[in-house]
Amino acid sequence: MVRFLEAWLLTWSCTLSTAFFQAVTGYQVVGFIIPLLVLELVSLPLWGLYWTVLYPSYFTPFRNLPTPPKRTFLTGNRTVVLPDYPYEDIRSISATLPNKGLVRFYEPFCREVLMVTKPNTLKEMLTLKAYDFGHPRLIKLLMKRLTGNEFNFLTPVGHKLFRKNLRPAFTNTHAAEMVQLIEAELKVDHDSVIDLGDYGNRALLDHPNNEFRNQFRKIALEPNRTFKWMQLISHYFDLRPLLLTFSLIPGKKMQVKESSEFLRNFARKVIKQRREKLQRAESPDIKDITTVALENDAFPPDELADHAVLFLTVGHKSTSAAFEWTMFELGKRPEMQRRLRTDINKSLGSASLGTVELGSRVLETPYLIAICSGVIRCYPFTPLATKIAEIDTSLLGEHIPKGTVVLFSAEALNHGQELWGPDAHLFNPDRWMAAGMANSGRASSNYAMLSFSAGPWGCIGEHIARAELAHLVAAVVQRFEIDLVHPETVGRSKPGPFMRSVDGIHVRLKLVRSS
Ligand code: HEM
Repeated sequence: MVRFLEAWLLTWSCTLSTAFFQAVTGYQVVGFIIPLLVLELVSLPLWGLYWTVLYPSYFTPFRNLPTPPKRTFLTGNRTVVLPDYPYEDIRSISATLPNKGLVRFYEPFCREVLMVTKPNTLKEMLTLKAYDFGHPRLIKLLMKRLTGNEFNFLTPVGHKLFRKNLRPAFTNTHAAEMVQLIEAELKVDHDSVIDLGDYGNRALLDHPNNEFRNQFRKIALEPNRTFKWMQLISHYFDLRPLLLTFSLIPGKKMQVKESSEFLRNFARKVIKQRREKLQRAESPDIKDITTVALENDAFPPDELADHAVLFLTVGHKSTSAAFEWTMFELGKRPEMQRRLRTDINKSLGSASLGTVELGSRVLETPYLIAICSGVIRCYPFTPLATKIAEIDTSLLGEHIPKGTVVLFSAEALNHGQELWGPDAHLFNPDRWMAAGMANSGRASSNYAMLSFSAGPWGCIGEHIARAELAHLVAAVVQRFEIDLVHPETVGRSKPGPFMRSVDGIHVRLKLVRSS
């Protein structure tokens, strides 16, 4: 389909330029312009007919899979042509189309994709055949640019090693600093409105080196509209020559390269210092991911520097977004805030998170952990994941040729009534409070909550993300009453690759307990 469109456009441009040359100069260049024009005018409708009617009905290898009934050439089975997926379209396909775990549907211009909708197929794709499915080419390219490494560079053995090493690498230093930041602001003006995204970012990325923060900001920008359209177009055309041309133009693209190089060099220096300290048998000031990985001799220092940049880029915005959504849910419910504050005080006693490290006691505060789990379920940072079949493979006994696009939607699965019951749409932390339900939240499958994905390529930072979130939330709720500004609109999430609030989440914080 793509090749045809490319060849068709090429023929058109050749014909038009030749005709233009002939009209301007009067020279008779070729005699076959008219037949070519006729051929082009006839071939596109035929091509459209083939891809919109004949292929989906008779020629696709997936013709036995359920597909939504209504589609148009322009929008496919979506309701609009947008570079971002409207979540509602995906949710309605998942919920209303009878299927056994695999459906097919059509994106704009009749691009065929498959979507996995049930735990049995998810298990097959994400766990049993995890290495048959990889990341899209554009994501690989982007991650390579940011980190100097392939996105899925970690081996299964490496993943397990990382998981083992990440959890003890956690400290609560950032949460303490965040509380200090907010208090400093409140001292200036008690009525000030606080942008929680900004505080989450500052707390999670706090580093004494300002240049580090500045350079990080340049690469951690959310994808803009141009990027999103490029992503959509990249499904139909090979954009690599265009990207290469852009990368030669000085400006934004070079900035990204320079910033990621700066971060890698920075990481190398930090790793070198930590390594020297460890060799001198001095105990490190902070037990962070890098130190713990070095202590375990898990990775060569240069590889570790690439990993460090990867952690920063993928881990920071996601945790900061989860923190914002938690403040949004709590901000709407003063009663829930009070119950949580009582639970936190019971766990921590008179000690304050802002001054004392209380890692394990925070993680043993049941209502706090339940609230964090509720938020992670209701607001998956990446609502829709795209995988590409790296080899010829199969799902549910259906042949999946190499290159097939297979999606799964954490947003749809996390809210699926089949897995979560009739109140699946509600934010209800008490799901995790019932006896024996602290991990599952009463869901009927291990593949019901996919905010961190699952299987060998699932989020390696899940434990640290949950711990960071719990500390940030505990630090704020222990000290402040949260009052939402514009509660009526603030909960709207914007369609896009990441689940963020359209307007950002702004609050007023009232001090209920000083440090
Ligand atoms: C609430 C916070 C977070 C969420 C919702 C989240 C979610 C995800 C998801 C959905 C993936 C994709 C897995 C796939 O492609 O199948 C992922 C990958 C990853 N995450 Fe997270 N993440 C979070 C925080 C973190 C943190 C704090 C770190 C690091 C300390 C981290 C490190 C990573 C890494 C390294 C990968 C790539 C794994 C691989 O493909 O090898 N994440 N995350």
